Amino acid sequence: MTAIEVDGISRTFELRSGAFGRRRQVVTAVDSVSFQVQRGELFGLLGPNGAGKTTTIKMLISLLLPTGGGARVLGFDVVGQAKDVRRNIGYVFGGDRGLYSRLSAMDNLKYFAELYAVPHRIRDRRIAELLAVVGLEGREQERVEGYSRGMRQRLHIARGMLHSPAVLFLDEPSIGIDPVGARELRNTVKRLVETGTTVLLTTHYMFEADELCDRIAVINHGRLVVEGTPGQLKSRAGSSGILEVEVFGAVPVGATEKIAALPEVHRVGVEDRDGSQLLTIGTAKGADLEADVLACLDGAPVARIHTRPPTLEDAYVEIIEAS
Ligand SMILES: Nc1ncnc2c1ncn2[C@@H]1O[C@H](COP(=O)(O)OP(=O)(O)OP(=O)(O)O)[C@@H](O)[C@H]1O
Repeated sequence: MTAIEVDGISRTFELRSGAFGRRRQVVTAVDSVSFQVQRGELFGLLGPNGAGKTTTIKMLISLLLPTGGGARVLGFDVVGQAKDVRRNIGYVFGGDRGLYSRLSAMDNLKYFAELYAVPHRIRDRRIAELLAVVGLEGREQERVEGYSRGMRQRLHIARGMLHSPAVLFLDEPSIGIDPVGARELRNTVKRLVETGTTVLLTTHYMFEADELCDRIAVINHGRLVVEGTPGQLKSRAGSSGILEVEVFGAVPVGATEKIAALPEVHRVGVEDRDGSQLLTIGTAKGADLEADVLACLDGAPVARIHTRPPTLEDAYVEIIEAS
């Protein structure tokens, strides 16, 4: 059964500038985007800054009106049945604003349960269940001001789930959270999906998307570029292998261009490391380019060179660069 059905949804913003706001500019934030999320699925929406992810989510949770197309969440129209949509969904935006830091986690949850009209007879059980799901049981009496960012974000998720929504929207939940906290957060998201919640997630962390998502849509400049499972995205990207070369100091001038011009090379990325540069070379299937690449480097000291299969991040970079 379909949980989220997005049908050519669009959103433009009108910007006014100049004297008396006479100069008008129309920005298309989301441009005819369509996708479907099935019940129980964990669906990832990926894209660079400004791609239109948050605008899409805001329309799906009926915080923002579409200027074209439409969408249904759990069968409810996001415009015509906005109240029903809001009653049946939860959402959590990244960052840790919105909790009462002088109160304990328990008092925060009780307060929000009141606000969301969670019936009293089930409130305490629901809070206990959620504290277990987000891994904060035993810490609920502590004031939120002493919580780490990751703990606050998990508390936000518990808040967003108080009214037992069938669909949860998570917009960059792991932003600014350290690796251990981010792992805890991923476990929380996994547990939510295990309990049957449909999750739509945006993230800039590709390994997170790879680990969590059943399916992914990539959007760029407001348009949906590609959709599929993480495995499909990896195999759909042009490169079948990644040749990584770490060069001590800096890559010689002109070498990157020479490598990019080699047959069977799809793309070359250069990343600054501490005291070295890492070349990430996307290659065609079965290509053996080590000798050619070393020749292009013209004797520059190489710390390591090896071939590995493409990650979701490699595929994502190729997809975005090509779109
Ligand atoms: N209220 C607004 N008024 C004008 N332009 C807006 C408004 N909200 C968003 N935009 C523009 O719409 C585009 C999409 O923004 P959006 O926030 O949806 O991107 P995003 O993919 O969520 O980016 P990020 O990863 O940085 O959060 C951007 O160009 C943004 O400047």
